[in-house]
Amino acid sequence: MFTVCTQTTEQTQSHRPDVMLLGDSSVGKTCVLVRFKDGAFLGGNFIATVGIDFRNKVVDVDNLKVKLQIWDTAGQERFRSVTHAYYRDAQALLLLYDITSKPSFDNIRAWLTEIHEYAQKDVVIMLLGNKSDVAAERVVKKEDGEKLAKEYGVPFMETSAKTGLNVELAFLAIAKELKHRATQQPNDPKFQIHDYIESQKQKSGCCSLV
Ligand SMILES: Nc1nc2c(ncn2[C@@H]2O[C@H](COP(=O)(O)OP(=O)(O)OP(=O)(O)O)[C@@H](O)[C@H]2O)c(=O)[nH]1
Repeated sequence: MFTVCTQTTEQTQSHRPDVMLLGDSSVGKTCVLVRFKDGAFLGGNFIATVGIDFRNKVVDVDNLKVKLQIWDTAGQERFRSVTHAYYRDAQALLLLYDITSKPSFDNIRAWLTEIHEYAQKDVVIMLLGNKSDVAAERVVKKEDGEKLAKEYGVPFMETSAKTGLNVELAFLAIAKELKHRATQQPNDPKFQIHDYIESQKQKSGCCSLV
């Protein structure tokens, strides 16, 4: 469960994921999580996730330590009924496609339909176009990702688990949103996740982030 804390252990497992990673098999969900958690890239042979796995990471949000529990789901169809069971408890969903795979992008609409069916109404959703380092094999234009995200009103970034591009920003934006929700007073203004992401992009230079 999302906690504002000072602990750094990852031994406890609650039954409520803060963040779930979703998307077709092999879009890079496990690699994005490992990049965020350990700062490394899992290259080599692809080993598909079986069912669900989870990792905790403590992040610094506005000088507070918050523990994110992040659940990595199997993209393969045969595990779908297992993952559905956890949707409703997730506070945020990172939905990934692979910029070198048109089917993985075309399936995003189906994923969003499932999300609307099974997840909480106020769940935070972010769309990520992963593997942006493989420019030569790109088949999904960045503009198409942006357009789809805009249609559904969700933030969007292109990421690379290989180079680390935007991986930290994606999780930090989610952590900020969740921390804001957890600590918000009735009259506090809503955290604007889109504005936060845009401001961070500008800080790092317009063209390197998306
Ligand atoms: N070049 C490149 N390769 C990546 C990137 N992310 C993942 N990969 C590769 O893509 C393959 C699949 O990555 P995974 O992270 O296992 O994919 P997944 O979405 O977790 O797959 P499932 O567990 O089946 O759902 C692996 O061979 C990775 O090395 C990336 O950003 N860039």
